[in-house]
Amino acid sequence: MTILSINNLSMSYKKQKVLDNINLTINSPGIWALVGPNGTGKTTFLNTVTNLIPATSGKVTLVGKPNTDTSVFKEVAFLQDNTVLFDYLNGYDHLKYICEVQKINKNRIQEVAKYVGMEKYLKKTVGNYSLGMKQHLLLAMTIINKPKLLLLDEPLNGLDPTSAILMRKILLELADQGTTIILSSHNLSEIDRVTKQILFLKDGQIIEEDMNQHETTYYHFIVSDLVRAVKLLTAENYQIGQTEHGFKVVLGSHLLQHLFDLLKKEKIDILDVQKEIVGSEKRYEEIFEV
Ligand SMILES: Nc1ncnc2c1ncn2[C@@H]1O[C@H](COP(=O)(O)OP(=O)(O)OP(=O)(O)O)[C@@H](O)[C@H]1O
Repeated sequence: MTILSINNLSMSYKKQKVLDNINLTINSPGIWALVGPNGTGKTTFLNTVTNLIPATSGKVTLVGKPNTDTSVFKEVAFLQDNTVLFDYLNGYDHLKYICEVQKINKNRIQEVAKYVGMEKYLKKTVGNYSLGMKQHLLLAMTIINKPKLLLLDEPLNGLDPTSAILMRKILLELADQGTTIILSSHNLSEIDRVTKQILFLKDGQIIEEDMNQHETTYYHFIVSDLVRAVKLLTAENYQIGQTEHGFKVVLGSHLLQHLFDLLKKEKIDILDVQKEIVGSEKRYEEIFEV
């Protein structure tokens, strides 16, 4: 079944066209990141896809049904920003409300609270939650119905490293269990950790890219004799770039072992070596001409 199908989707606020004839089909579980500079229309895209804001034109189907059919929300969930929360209710009340509306067994409340790490403050009033605690609650609210399609608008906002690691684990687990996830985020290094599939939003259009094709691996070296090392490796056709304390190299067809052997033969000591994978950030710079 097609999980998400978008046909000729356009959306304008008065005269400002934000989404311009977008087409996109997703047929499988996995994670897609929605990326673009501030104000490019990521939130508008997610709101329009879920029909929270009606499109100017175009058609969207979610898990095989038109997005105008509100019963899709039994299988689709959308994490919006925390303005959807009620300050005077506690976390439990929010989750109970969803269980009642969607006829979900209330045993699921404790289960999901534990899963997202918010058991301790489940009964605390949301007005007293921190930004990160609100994100936990929003996540719990969106996954409580075990959705097939999960749309997340900036889920990493305000998360401390512990919560960001947990969020990453949860997203990867859900995708592994068959959920299709689209998340918008500005955190490109975190995106690189959860997916290679990126939807760049530019000029109202989606550019879908597989980062496997755009990744570059650099090795950063600090050596005992930088000048000689650079001369030696350049003569051997290595692509060398100077860094603050050493050099970086893209190995291409060369082998790391070959480089080690060359340096060893010339009695140049390797004091440090670190691997760096440059993925979506580089592609972002190219697409958005940073
Ligand atoms: N309710 C609205 N009425 C009029 N214009 C709007 C409205 N909401 C958003 N816009 C405009 O639409 C454009 C896209 O906004 P949107 O919030 O979708 O971008 P975004 O990519 O999610 O931004 P950010 O990364 O800053 O969250 C912006 O120019 C914004 O000013």
